[in-house]
Amino acid sequence: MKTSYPRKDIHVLLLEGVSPSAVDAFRSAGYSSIETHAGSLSGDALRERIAGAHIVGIRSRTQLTADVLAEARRLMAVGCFCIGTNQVDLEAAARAGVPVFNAPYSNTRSVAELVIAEIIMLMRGVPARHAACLRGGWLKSAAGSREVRGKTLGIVGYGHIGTQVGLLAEGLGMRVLFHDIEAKLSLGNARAAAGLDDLLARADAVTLHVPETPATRMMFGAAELAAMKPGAHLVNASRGTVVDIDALAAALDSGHVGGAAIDVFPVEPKGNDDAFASPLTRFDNVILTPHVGGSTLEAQDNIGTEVASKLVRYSDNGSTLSAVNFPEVTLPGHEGSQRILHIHRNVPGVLSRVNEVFSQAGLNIDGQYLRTDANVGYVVIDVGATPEQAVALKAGLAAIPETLRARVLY
Ligand SMILES: NC(=O)C1=CN([C@@H]2O[C@H](COP(=O)(O)OP(=O)(O)OC[C@H]3O[C@@H](n4cnc5c(N)ncnc54)[C@H](O)[C@@H]3O)[C@@H](O)[C@H]2O)C=CC1
Ligand SMILES: O=C(O)C(=O)COP(=O)(O)O
Repeated sequence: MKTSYPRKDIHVLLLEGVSPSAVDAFRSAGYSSIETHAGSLSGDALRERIAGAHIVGIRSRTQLTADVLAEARRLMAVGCFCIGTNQVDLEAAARAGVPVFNAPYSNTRSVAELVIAEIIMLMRGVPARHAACLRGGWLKSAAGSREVRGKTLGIVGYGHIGTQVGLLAEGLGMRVLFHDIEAKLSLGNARAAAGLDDLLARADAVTLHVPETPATRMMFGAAELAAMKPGAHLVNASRGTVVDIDALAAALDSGHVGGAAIDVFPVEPKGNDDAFASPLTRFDNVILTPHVGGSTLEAQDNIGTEVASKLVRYSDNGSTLSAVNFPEVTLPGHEGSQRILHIHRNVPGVLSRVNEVFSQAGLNIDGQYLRTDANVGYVVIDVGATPEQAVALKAGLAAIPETLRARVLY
């Protein structure tokens, strides 16, 4: 009798052109049922594909809402092959017993390099000169063209990307100011601004590196743009919902904002075959990029391996280390024991019912690991049992009313 799904029957669904390195990582771990799609899916197509998937891998585009997750009855885990996890209803996933993993650092450097390049381009007035050349024009002039050396860069969101941008900017001789909602250690000679207004009043270029949260949604609107120094530049490679694009268009029209580089948009095309539209396409002094801050071969390759490895480790071993929505448990190997995972609603009394299932079976527990958070309890039990006994134990656990998922590891 098999103890659980053999790896070949665990169906992995990878969307949005997740790197081939992920497919390699799954295959070399023995997973062979892998379905890949170049673009994201939505609506019925997403519901239909996710219904048969045990593991789903997405990037920033695919929306895993509570409704979609409710259809994903077989789902064990989600991998976001990117940094942001705002596209997943993390609480709904946790309540369904599904841990979500991401790659918190693998594309940090790629975003930072793009942002630095854009700041130089904006301060040199390259976008407008480039646009003129494409039309047969020739704007050879120093007017409005500045070195970045000695200028002040304001970084909003001084996390992994913000700090990298700050260090690179200092290497170019820029002064760096930052604003964050958390107290942060300044790297290099960077200084914390007294607040967002202070940063906006002093920065020659402002770059946004906050996550999408209710507090950052539209955090950069007409008032913030007006508080920027006249002629200062804005860079947004965070999330499209952070900047009010119509207010930015108005500030570019008035000339108050000198130029902008925008990588992320409130509405982005689903894939490369869909059209892109934005109120910003009419400006020569903007750089528009199709959400490619993290899209380098190096980053995608690393992300593919990193997130696939986390998913394989969870599937093979039960470890939830670095899950973003789930109690974190790091586990040793379980050679010689059957390992059973039990994910439950975190209400008093569940653990004693779990233990009852084992004591009634009269089996010896070799190891037990438990972590809980406000909503979910995750208990892992290693037991000296035959595969048949393990399956019976799993059935006993599944009958506990608070159970969200129970699984015997392969
Ligand atoms: N354009 C692209 O391709 C990419 C975009 N991103 C976006 O960049 C974001 C930032 O990435 P990381 O630096 O790795 O995240 P992080 O979590 O390391 O840093 C975010 C920082 O923003 C701060 N923050 C949160 N709310 C804030 C607020 N209301 N005001 C000021 N500061 C606030 C946090 O305290 C934290 O220090 C990601 O969440 C993602 O949305 C990430 C990678 C690629
Ligand atoms: O890492 C992130 O959060 C990003 O925004 C990159 O998203 P992507 O993988 O390029 O869809």
